[in-house]
Amino acid sequence: MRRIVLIGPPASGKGTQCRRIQNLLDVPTLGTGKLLRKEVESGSKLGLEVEDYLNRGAYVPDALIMELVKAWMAKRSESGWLLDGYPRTLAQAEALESDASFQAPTLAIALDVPQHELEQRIISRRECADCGATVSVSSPDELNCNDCNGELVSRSDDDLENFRRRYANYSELTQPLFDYYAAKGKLLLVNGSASPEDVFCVINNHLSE
Ligand SMILES: Nc1ncnc2c1ncn2[C@@H]1O[C@H](COP(=O)(O)OP(=O)(O)O)[C@@H](O)[C@H]1O
Repeated sequence: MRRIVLIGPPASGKGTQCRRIQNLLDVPTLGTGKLLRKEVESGSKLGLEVEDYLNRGAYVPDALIMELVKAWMAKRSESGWLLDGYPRTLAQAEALESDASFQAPTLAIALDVPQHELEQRIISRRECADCGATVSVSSPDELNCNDCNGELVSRSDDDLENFRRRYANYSELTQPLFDYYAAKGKLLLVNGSASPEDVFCVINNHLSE
């Protein structure tokens, strides 16, 4: 059974690769960032609680996100899964590995992209309001999704200043997970600067072995 975590800096292409892996393996998938943004949009109690963290580009507290993932995982114990953007701290990774209410991942896919390239992506990144696809626009006048013609919108947390705070958190708190999973022999380190097709090709080859 496959239990995969996908880690990487903001705008490294986690969401895009996540959709492709999901199509390939047909496993339940949880994107923690997406889940949190949905809660904020719906104005739920949880949404109100996390809104400020997301707007500041800060990680939400471990205890809070761990409870959400635990509840999600409890319903999917038999099927394997794919996590996009979780774990993001050593405490989250360690709990996933050894706390009985979680399940240990079998593989950690890490996308590696230099900061200057990520900043360029942030400037041109849009999300389709209808199908949820992430697209890169070549000019700010590009308003509709190529796939479904839905409206392209900027994510509220996608401005450069917010990105830089998220990136600083990422460097300090998430990047150490590369070594953590390497030491466990679970790391697949992928050059995320390549095209989405080429990145997926590397992942696909590994998953097909
Ligand atoms: N595992 C997590 N731990 C803490 N905060 C999280 C976690 N996953 C998502 N978040 C919050 O959701 C925000 C958006 O996450 P995400 O959509 O994955 O985008 P990005 O990777 O570009 O930051 C993060 O900046 C953070 O505030």
